[in-house]
Amino acid sequence: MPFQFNFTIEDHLEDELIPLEDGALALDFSKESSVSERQKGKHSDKKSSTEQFDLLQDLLWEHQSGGNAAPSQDTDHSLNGTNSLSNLEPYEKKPCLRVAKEHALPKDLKKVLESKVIETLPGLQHVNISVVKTILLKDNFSGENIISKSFSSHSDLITGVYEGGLKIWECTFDLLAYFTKAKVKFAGKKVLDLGCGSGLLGIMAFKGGAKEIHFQDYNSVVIDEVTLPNVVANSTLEDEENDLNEPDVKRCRKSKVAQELCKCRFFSGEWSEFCKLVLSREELFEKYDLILTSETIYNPDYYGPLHQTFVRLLGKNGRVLMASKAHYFGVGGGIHLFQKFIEERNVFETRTLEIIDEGLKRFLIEMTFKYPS
Ligand SMILES: C[S@@+](CC[C@H](N)C(=O)[O-])C[C@H]1O[C@@H](n2cnc3c(N)ncnc32)[C@H](O)[C@@H]1O
Repeated sequence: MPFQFNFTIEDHLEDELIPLEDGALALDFSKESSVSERQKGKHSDKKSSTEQFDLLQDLLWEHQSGGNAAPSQDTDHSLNGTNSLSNLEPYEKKPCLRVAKEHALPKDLKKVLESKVIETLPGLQHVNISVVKTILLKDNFSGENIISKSFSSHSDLITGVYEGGLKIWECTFDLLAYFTKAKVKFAGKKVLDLGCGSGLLGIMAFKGGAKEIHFQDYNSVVIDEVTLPNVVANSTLEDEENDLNEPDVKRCRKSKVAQELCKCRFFSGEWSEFCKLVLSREELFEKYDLILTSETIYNPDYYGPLHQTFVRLLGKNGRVLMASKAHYFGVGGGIHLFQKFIEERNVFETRTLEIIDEGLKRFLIEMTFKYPS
């Protein structure tokens, strides 16, 4: 896989991680250093309020996972620590709350790709997608430095803190191949890449002429450092390839690129929070024709908010195209459990589009409203 990550780890945090039963990692709050030292460390730097907000959210979750319940901002979506979840049925467990926000597209698009190495993704037939090699330095994402821990600890996820968006997951490639094979039409559609990570599904829709594409990821650092640069790399690169020398023509082309990019909007945050944000804004309110989502059903605790997101944001004749492994060892979710959940709710019907039976068994499914009217 050509997608690479190089991290600088804060050494003093290195031995604070403890493994949880589900294979995820949490910070050990029995050690005295944790929150206060990290807060001190952060506050001594002159960080932006956004970064401090992200940090606060990380710390809130971390505090919870240590078994110390903290009051939530929203009682409907309270932060639930590992211990407090144990009395609930799997589907009633609620994920932690990470407030949603929109990420503006920077005015200077060149800056987005500054110090990024861009390469074309190999192995994709009929489609040419560029990705940035992500080099995340400590100073660049202090608000979510917990993410670097997952890589240093060889863990792909830290439940409720980092949900895996920095890496491109296998099923994304299955869904990309399906788009080509099935000639999925994006032109004129409003599309959501839910749990986008690298954003390749949304980028495919962007290239296919979708009228509007929204990208959502749990972690703001994923949106800033991976999704957004990938989207920009797949627009400005084309512009550069035209090698226009006339300054006026060049300016005109540039503004066309910027116009194209205005079709893309970027959001971070937990799913129910993302829904709240979208539904609270009139200009975002038009529902999606297509929701694309890959490897987002690994954790049964998230099925409630995920299902609600589909219910609330999918247009009545819209469809969800989902890619997933049959089973996620260690976390417990998988396609059969999710389909059972959907059946019990009786809102959507599902159709299997493809089963990929090599290595870990993988599925592509479609979801549409059972009663669209
Ligand atoms: C395993 S990653 C998959 C990333 C990408 N779709 C891929 O296939 O490469 C799962 C993604 O789902 C999103 N996600 C998982 N749980 C979430 C939650 N409770 N709220 C919001 N987003 C969540 C995260 O943004 C994360 O990037």
